Amino acid sequence: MSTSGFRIGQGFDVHAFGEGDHVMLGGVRVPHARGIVAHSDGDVVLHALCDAMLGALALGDIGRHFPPSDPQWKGADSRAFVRHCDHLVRNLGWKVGNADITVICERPKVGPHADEMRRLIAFDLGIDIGDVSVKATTTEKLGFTGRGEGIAAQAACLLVRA
Ligand SMILES: Nc1ccn([C@@H]2O[C@H](COP(=O)(O)O)[C@@H](O)[C@H]2O)c(=O)n1
Ligand SMILES: C[C@@]1(CO)OP(=O)(O)OP(=O)(O)OC[C@H]1O
Repeated sequence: MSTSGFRIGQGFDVHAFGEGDHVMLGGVRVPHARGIVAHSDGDVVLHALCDAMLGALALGDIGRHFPPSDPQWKGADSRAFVRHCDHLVRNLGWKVGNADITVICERPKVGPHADEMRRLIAFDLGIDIGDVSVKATTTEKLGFTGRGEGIAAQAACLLVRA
C-alpha cells in the first residue's frame, strides 16, 4: 500500500422505493410517500459513504463486511456501519479528512435535511461538520430515479493520516 499521506475513495448505492412512509438518509428519518426496500434500514447515503471509506483502503465493500445474507443486519441502523468503518480506518492509522455525498432522487427533497445529515455523519466520524458535504440532485425526471422508482447516492472521501 502507498505510504503517502492521502487515500481517496468513492462509493455508490441504490435502493428501490417500496411500502412505507419514510426513508432513512444520512441517519435522518425523512418523511416520504414511500419506504425503502432493503435488508438494513436502506440508508443509501451511509452505504455510499461506507463504500467510499472501505474503497480508500482497498478493504472491499459494504456487502463483504455486513453480508445481506446475515440476519444480524436485518433492519440495522446504518450509522453502526459507518462507525464500524471508522474504527477500521482509524485502526489502520487513517481518518476521514472530508467527505462529499450526492443524493439522487426527485423526492424527497433533501435540502431541508442536509445539515442534520452532515451533523450526524460528522459526529459518527469524529470530524468537523465543515468536513462533511451533503448535496442533492434530480435526474430531471429521467431514468429510475426520475420515475420515482428508487433513490441513489454517491460519495467521495479523502482519508488523511490520523
Ligand atoms: N431530491 C432533491 C433534489 C434536488 N434538491 C435541490 O434542488 C436543486 C435543483 O435540483 P436539479 O436536479 O433540478 O438541479 C439541487 O441543487 C438541490 O439543491 C433537493 O433538495 N432534493
Ligand atoms: C447494507 C446491507 C446489510 O446487509 O444490506 P442492504 O440494506 O440491503 O443494503 P445494500 O446497499 O444492498 O448493501 C449490502 C449490505 O451490506
